[in-house]
Amino acid sequence: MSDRAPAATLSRTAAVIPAAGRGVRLGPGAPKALRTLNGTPMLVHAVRSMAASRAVSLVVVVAPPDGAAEVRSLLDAYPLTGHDRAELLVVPGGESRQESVRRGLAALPEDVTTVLVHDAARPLVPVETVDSVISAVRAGAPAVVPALPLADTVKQVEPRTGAATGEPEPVVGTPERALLRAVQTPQGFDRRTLDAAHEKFAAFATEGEGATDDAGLVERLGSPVVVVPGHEEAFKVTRPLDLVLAEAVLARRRANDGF
Ligand SMILES: Nc1ccn([C@@H]2O[C@H](COP(=O)(O)OP(=O)(O)OP(=O)(O)O)[C@@H](O)[C@H]2O)c(=O)n1
Ligand SMILES: C[C@](O)(CO)[C@H](O)COP(=O)(O)O
Repeated sequence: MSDRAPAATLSRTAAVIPAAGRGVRLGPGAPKALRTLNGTPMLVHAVRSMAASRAVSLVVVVAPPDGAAEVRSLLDAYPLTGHDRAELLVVPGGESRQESVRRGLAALPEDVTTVLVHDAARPLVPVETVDSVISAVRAGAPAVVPALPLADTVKQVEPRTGAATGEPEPVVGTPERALLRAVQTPQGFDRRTLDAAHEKFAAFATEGEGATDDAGLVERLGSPVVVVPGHEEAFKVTRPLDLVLAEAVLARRRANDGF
């Protein structure tokens, strides 16, 4: 048996949090990630939800392109405590979510082998969901997405554009609902796979809204993507009613915690 200390593990898990969006669908006000829930910015809730996992040792926040210094100051006012004391970096984002994630990935140190990408707009994801995504990646899946079955039936339509927007849209199909999943974040990846996908499809980032999720880029690469159970509380704050739901979830947590 060797009496030497084991070599340091060159393998870390980091979370990239794209937070550079404007929040147009939420309506007028501060950028979405800075809007408060129970008095605390949504972004702070999102950072805490990643750092709550003992596996996450680095969180990279992607701020609006001209807002990195402001976001850094804001986060410094809410220091991480206890076991969630992960290292925190803030970098400027881009014009699309895809470009923001790409910039976050570029800031990761070499020893990061597992990456989570988590929307600032999903501030309340429970740590159990975060950990189950990480476990699936560490078990060998190159890309893992948490997801839930759909409650609504989905129709494929011929969308109306231009002057015809608002007119009735013809339905062209009804996908079998049992085969569909609504995907959430954090999405978890083998770092090399995600880097390769973002590098290969970087051009999409400037076409329209870019890829709407990171796993979609990995699918295009031809690598497998698997789904693990998501969580109702990992919903995305997108429209004003979502703020009401988020406040209600936090109130229920406070009541359950007895304070
Ligand atoms: N250029 C962008 C656009 C979006 N995001 C982030 O991607 C996540 C998911 O995007 P979404 O919920 O669509 O946020 P917004 O783009 O802010 O919303 P909207 O489309 O209503 O403006 C959010 O955390 C958002 O901050 C980003 O980092 N950079
Ligand atoms: C990544 C995502 O949250 C998965 O559901 C979603 O695609 C983000 O979409 P958005 O329109 O950029 O919010």
